[in-house]
Amino acid sequence: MLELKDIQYRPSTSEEPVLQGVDLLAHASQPVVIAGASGSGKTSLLEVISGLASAQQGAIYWEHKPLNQRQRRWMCGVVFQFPERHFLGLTVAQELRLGHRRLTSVEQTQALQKVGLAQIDMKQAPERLSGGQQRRLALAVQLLRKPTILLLDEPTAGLDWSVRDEVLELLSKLAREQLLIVATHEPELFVGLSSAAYRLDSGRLHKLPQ
Ligand SMILES: Nc1ncnc2c1ncn2[C@@H]1O[C@H](COP(=O)(O)OP(=O)(O)OP(=O)(O)O)[C@@H](O)[C@H]1O
Repeated sequence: MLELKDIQYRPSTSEEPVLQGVDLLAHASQPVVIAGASGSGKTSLLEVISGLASAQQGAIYWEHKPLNQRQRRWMCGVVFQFPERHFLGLTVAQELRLGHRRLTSVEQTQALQKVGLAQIDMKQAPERLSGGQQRRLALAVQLLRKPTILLLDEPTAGLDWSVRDEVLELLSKLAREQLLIVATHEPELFVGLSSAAYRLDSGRLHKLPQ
């Protein structure tokens, strides 16, 4: 169980806090969807949860034990918005090996299997994959870290409807293995996936009735 208590976060370059009094409760295997308009603080919240940013106030717990920033970095995998824009590998295999130099070909295949990409040619450039396949590859890269919590920022942004369905189906499957937290400005797409829904308004998080 992940618990956020009274989180306040103000980036050093901001005069105002971008998250205020944020409380959140998320149970493993019960995906959470955080809805919010552009600028409401969704990305900032994912950064704080994953330890990429440090809150000035409040505490974060896993199974009732407080987590520091370093522990959160280890526990979390994050797929940011438009992850395909940040692929560095020249091939799919290279992309998978970027942070995992000793990755065996069996492990590579297993990672791709988890996201339904077992059939693709690992020697091809990531940019040559379809939009849905690129999102799957970005997920595979994070899954290699075996995250306890997988955070996704706008996972369906910029995808057409058929590819969205493909990604949503994959997320439902992944939600069985780790806690999934999705930030989105189109929450209606995730109604079938979410067990708990929140809305962020100007840095304040509200739990929505399910
Ligand atoms: N490092 C920073 N310095 C100053 N202001 C920031 C910083 N990071 C975020 N903000 C501000 O905090 C607010 C929330 O930003 P954030 O990116 O978290 O929102 P968001 O809901 O993810 O928006 P979007 O969907 O457009 O990405 C915005 O007003 C943004 O300008």
